[in-house]
Order: sequence, then C-alpha cells, then structure tokens
Amino acid sequence: MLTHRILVINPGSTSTKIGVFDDKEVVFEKTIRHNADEISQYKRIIDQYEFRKKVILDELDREGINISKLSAVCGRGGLLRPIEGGTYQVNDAMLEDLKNGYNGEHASNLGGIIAHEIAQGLNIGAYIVDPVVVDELHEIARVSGVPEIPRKSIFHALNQKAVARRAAADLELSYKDARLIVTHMGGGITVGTHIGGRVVDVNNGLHGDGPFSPERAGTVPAGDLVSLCFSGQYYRDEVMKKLVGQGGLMAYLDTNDARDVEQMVADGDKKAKVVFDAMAYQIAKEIGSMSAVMEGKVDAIALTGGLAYGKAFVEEISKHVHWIADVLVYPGENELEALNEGTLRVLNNEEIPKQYPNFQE
Ligand SMILES: Nc1ncnc2c1ncn2[C@@H]1O[C@H](COP(=O)(O)OP(=O)(O)OP(=O)(O)O)[C@@H](O)[C@H]1O
Ligand SMILES: CCCC(=O)O
Repeated sequence: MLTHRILVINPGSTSTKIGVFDDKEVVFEKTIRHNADEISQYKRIIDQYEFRKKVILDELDREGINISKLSAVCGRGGLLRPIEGGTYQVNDAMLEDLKNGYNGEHASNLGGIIAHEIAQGLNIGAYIVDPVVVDELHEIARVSGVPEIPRKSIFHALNQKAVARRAAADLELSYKDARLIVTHMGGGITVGTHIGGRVVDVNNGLHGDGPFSPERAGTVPAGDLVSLCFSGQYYRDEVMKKLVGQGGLMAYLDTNDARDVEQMVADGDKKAKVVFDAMAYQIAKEIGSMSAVMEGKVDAIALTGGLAYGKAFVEEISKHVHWIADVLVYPGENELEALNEGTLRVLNNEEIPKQYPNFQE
C-alpha cells in the first residue's frame, strides 16, 4: 500500500511540537521551544503564525526533510465554535474563526492556520483533529442552573479521544462500544464521560469548572467569587488569572510542577501534602460524579497526562475510585500520534473528513 508522509503541528503556549510520520511510523519528532522574548513581541497569539511557520520549516530543512514529499499537514485545532469530534478539513470558515479567535485566544488556534499555509503551497490537504471545543454533550449536561451561563465543552479532546481508543483496544472493545471515564491531568484537568464514541459530559477545563489543577482553580464557591469580583480590589484580568494560570497548585504552593510538590511532601511539608491530596480528592469526586452519569456501568477509568507519571498521585486517586471500575494508566500525552492517526484515517478512506460549517450562511 502507498505510504503517506504526514507533518503534524501542535502549538503550545511556549513551544511548538512537530512530527513527521510515514503512515504510523514516526520519522522525526521535535519540541521547538520559544523563549519569552521571541513570543512577547507579538501582541496577540495569532500574530505569531508567520514566525512559528518559519521556525517549523527551518527545522525540517535542517533535518533534511523534503516537504514536497508530504501527503498532508495536520494542526491541533483551536477555540473554534462547538463541533463534534473527528478530522476536519481546514476551510475558509474555520480559518476566519481561528484568525478572529472566535472562542478566545489559545495557542492551538495557530495549528490549523499554519497547517493550511504549508499545505496550500504544496497543493495537499490541511486538517485538524479533535479540537478543544469538541462538543458532544448530552442536552441535560448543558444545564447549569443559570440560563445565561450554559455549561460548555472545552477539554483535552485530542488526548482524551486517543486514550479512549487505546483503552478500548486494551479492553478488546471498539471505541463505540466502550463506556469509559477518561481523566486528562496536565496543566489543566478534564474528566470526560465517553459513551458510544462520544464525550457526553465533561468539565470545562479552561474556564473554571471541575477539579483544580497545577495552574487552574476549577470550580470555586460562586457567591464568594462574585464578592471577590466586586470587592474593588481586582481588575477583571487579575481575577481571571486567579482562575486560569495562577490558580490551583500555583496559588497554594507557588509552583505548577507536580514533581516539586512531590519533593515538598517527601520533605515533610504538611501544607503541600494537604493541597496535593486535595487535588487527587477533587479528581476522584469528579470521576465519581461521571460514574453516576454512566449509572455505574463503567468499563474502565483511564488516567492520562503528565500527572499520571506520579505513582503516589495515581494511587491516591485510585484509592477513592477503584471500586467503580479498573483504573488504567496512560501517562503523558500522545497528541502528535493522535493528530497523525486522525489524518491517516482520512487518507486511508476509513473516515470522511468533516467540513467545518459556515455559520454565516
Ligand atoms: N514524571 C512525572 N511525575 C510527576 N508529575 C509529572 C511528571 N512529568 C510531568 N509531571 C507533571 O505533569 C504536569 C504537566 O502535565 P502536561 O505536560 O500533560 O501538561 P501540559 O501539556 O503543559 O498542559 P495540558 O495537558 O493541560 O495541555 C506538571 O504539573 C508536571 O509537573
Ligand atoms: C482544556 C483545554 C485545553 C487546555 O488545557 O488548554
């Protein structure tokens, strides 16, 4: 069978991860770090796209990778309008929303744009796979209690779906037949309920919902938050920072690195122990609530993301939830592989690429 060479691009806030794959085999993988000076000269994240594209092309050139041999380019999708999961062809409507930051600024907004820019010159397809706005929520899961503030689906869809497929395969089930609770534990934390190949409930990992995380506050007591907002002590941006960026471990322990916290605990720091255990406790509670969504019929709980490397942390969560179902652990994230696999499914005609709707029509 014909080999497909695919370039995948995952832009993060301080790095751009790239990979080149021949079918499923990785040929080249690199995390290109961007120092603060390089990034800070751009007012908006979106203004970085020329710079990041050049850095990627220079890196491929240095490696002797001839881009004219590529079959497709795929980028991590960003804060688009809510859409169902899958592989999407980059089209004009999507580019418009990515450039305007329809749902906000996020480094992943650059993925589809850079993929398009590179692919266009080569006359090949550009794709995104499972962006953070994948929205497959049950109608009932959208109801928050305040009609003006519906619950939103913003989560680590790419890694959640990839890990769910992997867990299903390990259980010898198809993804569509498996009932899984997938917990991504990175800088942000999201707990998703996967039923019938769809994520029917999940906490919004970006904007203050669910467990607290290394740098996000998660759900906080709403009344007290309102009082804080109107105390006259803080600007809007300062409160937002408390929720996203400076919340969670950062706020309590002044680090977002769980390995530092493990060391503090090992050194006998009592506050660090309480905070670290509380993060595990909140994750376990969220998993418990998702098991209720599933009426207790759960094939497995999958733990993934950087925090899943921490043995003691995983044990602390498992202690609370192992009675629900087996706990499977997939540390780290495989986002480059997931982007590649989503693109391959399309190139191998196993899946028809989805079209991002033109919401203006
Ligand atoms: N070996 C390890 N043991 C314990 N914790 C670890 C280990 N490696 C990474 N972590 C922790 O995982 C967290 C980061 O996870 P990850 O790299 O998945 O996040 P990210 O990619 O920056 O953010 P996100 O996953 O939300 O997009 C950090 O708190 C880090 O300290
Ligand atoms: C929750 C969406 C992905 C992220 O953490 O940035």
